[in-house]
Order: sequence, then structure tokens, then C-alpha cells
Amino acid sequence: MFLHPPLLPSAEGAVAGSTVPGRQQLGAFQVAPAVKLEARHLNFFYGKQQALTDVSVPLHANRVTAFIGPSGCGKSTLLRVFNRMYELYPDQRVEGEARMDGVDILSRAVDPAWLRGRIGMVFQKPTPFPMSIFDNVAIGLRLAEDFSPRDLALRVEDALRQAALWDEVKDILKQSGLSLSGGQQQRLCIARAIAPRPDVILLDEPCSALDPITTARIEETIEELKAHYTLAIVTHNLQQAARVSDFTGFMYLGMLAEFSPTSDLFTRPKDPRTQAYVTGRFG
Ligand SMILES: Nc1ncnc2c1ncn2[C@@H]1O[C@H](COP(=O)(O)OP(=O)(O)OP(=O)(O)O)[C@@H](O)[C@H]1O
Repeated sequence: MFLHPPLLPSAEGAVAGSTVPGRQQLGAFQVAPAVKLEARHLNFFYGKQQALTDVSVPLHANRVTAFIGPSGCGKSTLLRVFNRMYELYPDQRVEGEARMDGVDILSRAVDPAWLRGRIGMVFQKPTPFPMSIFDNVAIGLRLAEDFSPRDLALRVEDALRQAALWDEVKDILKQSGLSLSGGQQQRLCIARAIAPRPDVILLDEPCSALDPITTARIEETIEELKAHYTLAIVTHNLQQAARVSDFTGFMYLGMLAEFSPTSDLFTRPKDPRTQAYVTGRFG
């Protein structure tokens, strides 16, 4: 039988057993944000190839955490671990824990379908389904719960508003999601991820296929989403990491080389490899 762990409020203040530094280091009078999700000693394998080695990292509640690092260092793999995508592939396996509100979500006792409702994911390439704009957002809701048509419409509207797309699509909800522009499609995918009201949203290079104006729009959306969700973003764009995130993890060869408040990581990196990467000397 699967566990559906209770959802705990993500109050400011408690560091919830975290061993990793948070905002308490930013100043004597600031309160550390709670940790919503925390990887503990993760190792990950694609067959015999190890892609993550002893990664421990917190995602602070209602904050954006960016993961940066050279190609192939394990950023996407880390996000995939958090929503157990690897379980769909027989040769992939994980060791260690990922605790959300104190519960190890990698445990087989936790229902993966429940988990994917709690942790939404947005990919690099916008992936709208070949169906209407409305149905693209409603699909997960219909599978999860028996909503009345009115409640379903309200939930879809709410998700599209939070994804900053409502004004552009409210009159064309029956039109195909595929008819939207790339940036609109990506915001539609964000709305789809938001609709089940998850706790955490993982964004894997969500702007890499988008122009600068659309990218700015998505970044604004990310900033707004922080009020309701805990976010993690993988990005190759260091300026983007600096703009949107509160904390940044620098990954190198499958390890977390450094994790700090974003301003510290970019201005006072502790690890020489971070310094070399953020100053463009490799990567
Ligand atoms: N499906 C897979 N099968 C085998 N190895 C894989 C697979 N996916 C990723 N890898 C390997 O795992 C390592 C980490 O890959 P991952 O995609 O997590 O890195 P990344 O930091 O996100 O890279 P990029 O910035 O290029 O997207 C790499 O060595 C990669 O080749």
C-alpha cells in the first residue's frame, strides 16, 4: 500500500533538521527559510555509469534554487530524481534519500502518482499535448479528482493566471495548445504543472528555446510563483540564475561542489572551481 504523507505548512523559521546553510548566514537578524525538500547523500546510476555522487542539497520553501554547472555534470539528473522519473527506466537507480516535509519521497511506500502531483516539472522544450488549451491544463486535474465543470473551469483559470497566460488565452481556450507561440506554450506547460497545486516546481532549462523578451516574461512568472511554491531551476544562463534565484548550487562531475545564497556564490565563491566557472574560465 502507498503512503500519501500529510502536507505540512512550510512556515518560515524552522530549518527542519537541515545540515545545509540557509539564509541565516545572510545577516544576523534574518530568519532562515524552512527546507521544503532535501536531497541527502544521493547517488544515481545510469546502468553502470554514476551520474550523481553523494549529493546533499536543500530546496528552501518559497524560494528559487538554481543549479548551474558544465554540461553533463548531473543537473537534469538531480531534478529527475526528485520526481522519480528514473523509475520509468529499468537500468536507472538511486541511492540515498529525498525528504519532503521530512518524508523520504524516494521510498517505494510513497505513491509515485501522488508524488508527481506534489512535484511538478517543466522541461526545456515546451511539450503541450495535441488538445485544446483548456484541456492541456485540465488533463491532470481530471485524472486526480472528480471536479464539477464549474470548479474545473475555475482551477484552469487560476493556473493560467498564475502562469501569466490567462489574458492572452481566455478567449481562445478551445484552440489547440500547439497553436500558441513557443513562449506561450512554455507558460501553458507551467500552468499544467501548477494546476494540481503542487508543493514544488522543477524547471529544467525552461527558457533555453526562447527569445530574450519571452525569457524575461517567464522569469517574471517564476518570481511571482515563489509566493506559492518552492522552485528549482536548471539553467546554463548564469545571468538568469543570478536574476531569478535565491540560492544556487554549482555542480561539477556529478557532485555538488558549492551551495550558497546566490549573491554569495556569484560574488564570493568559496570553491575555486565555482570561481572559474562563474568567471567564464571553463564550462
Ligand atoms: N538516459 C541516459 N543514459 C545514460 N547516461 C545518461 C542518460 N542521461 C544522462 N546521462 C549521463 O549522465 C550524466 C549527467 O547528465 P545530465 O543530463 O544530468 O547532465 P546536465 O548537467 O543536465 O547536462 P546538460 O547541461 O548538458 O543538460 C552525463 O554524463 C550524461 O551523459
